[in-house]
Amino acid sequence: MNHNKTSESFCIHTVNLGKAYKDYSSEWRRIASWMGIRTRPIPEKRVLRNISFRMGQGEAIGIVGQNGAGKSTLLKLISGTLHPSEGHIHISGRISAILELGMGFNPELTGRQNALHTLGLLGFPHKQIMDLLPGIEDFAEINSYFDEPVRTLSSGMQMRIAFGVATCVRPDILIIDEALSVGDAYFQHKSFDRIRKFREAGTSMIIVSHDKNAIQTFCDRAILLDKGNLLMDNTPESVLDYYNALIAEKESCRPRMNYLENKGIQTISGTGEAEVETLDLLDSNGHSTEEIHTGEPVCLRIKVSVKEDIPELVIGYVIKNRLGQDVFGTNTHNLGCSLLNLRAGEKPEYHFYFPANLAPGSYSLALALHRGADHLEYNYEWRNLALMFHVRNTHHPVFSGLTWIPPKVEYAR
Ligand SMILES: Nc1ncnc2c1ncn2[C@@H]1O[C@H](COP(=O)(O)OP(=O)(O)OP(=O)(O)O)[C@@H](O)[C@H]1O
Repeated sequence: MNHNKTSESFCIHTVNLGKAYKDYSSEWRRIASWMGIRTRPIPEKRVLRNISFRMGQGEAIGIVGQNGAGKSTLLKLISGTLHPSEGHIHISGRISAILELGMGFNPELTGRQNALHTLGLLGFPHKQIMDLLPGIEDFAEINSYFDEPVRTLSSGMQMRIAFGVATCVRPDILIIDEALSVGDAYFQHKSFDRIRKFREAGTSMIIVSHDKNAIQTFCDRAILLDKGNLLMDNTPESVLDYYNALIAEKESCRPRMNYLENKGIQTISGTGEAEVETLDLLDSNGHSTEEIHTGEPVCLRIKVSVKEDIPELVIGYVIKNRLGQDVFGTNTHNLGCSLLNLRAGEKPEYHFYFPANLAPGSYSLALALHRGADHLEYNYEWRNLALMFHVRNTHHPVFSGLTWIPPKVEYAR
């Protein structure tokens, strides 16, 4: 293993990185092995294999994957907390990592003592640590709890200290494992603000998060891990869409990918018992269009072809902006208008009427046919980038933001 420094223009480069743990069948075998007592060969459990990727200076990568996929293990390998069983890691720059909650903190020491201790371990000189402590205390905003043993603090308070310590000096590479989901809304805003400033100043970032929006907002790229393998490395939108389809797949079959010219990667998954036959966005004159106007009354027309008898058909859609962020989503289950007991050969048709209260820009629509409350329960067909359209603002005053929410104004003087 190499935790080498390198002067290339990337700041992280992993080559065939892998991690295996010995799979002790009992505590006795673990102790026997530590004491050098020979027992039967101990099998290994490989939790990461052949992970190769590069991260450029200033880039932000989101790591996604199901529980146990190996995300935290990968972060620990990169931050040097764990040693790889195989492969190499090349790092360029100073890393600061916020890993699992409480990791590295001594529960008997106070927040202040832990901050002091951690910064000391990171190699900061004593004088600089004393200068940094007030800033960490201010950032954490937990008043006298800063001087209480960490074991008595809530998980949110511990995270405030951990985040304050890890970010008291801007690192070259910031690694964050799910930390942002622990705090309350105020702390999350404050942390995101700090991260944003670091990014503007050139810090590279790797974040593990189950929060799709955090990945969409902060990352240039996403990596999907599945059972210890690197399954996909692409734009956050493409990876999250594929991941979304992957977790909906109960059968062993993998979702299909279509490369759309200049429009990204389309993922299609599902059993195929019902399929979308046609999908159209109709303007206020009832004509199929790809260009609409802010506030215009439009209609989404979806024709479905039922291929096999099915007990229920729910149709859902999500409108996404150009960054892949969900702007609005709904389905016939939530709207109370799903169909039951459909026969093979039926071709139900739905019209969804709504005002296009959207800011100017380009949008895509993801569509799902399924049973139950969402497509994760039982999925007939799910496809992203099913429709692309453009919104222009020609009839309304200029406004900022994502949606057109016109106020009724009353005023006096
Ligand atoms: N010390 C260990 N000894 C043995 N197996 C381990 C050890 N640490 C992790 N594992 C196993 O490695 C696999 C990957 O774990 P890891 O925590 O990296 O997954 P993850 O993707 O971060 O999951 P989650 O989203 O649940 O945090 C899991 O199967 C886990 O049980």
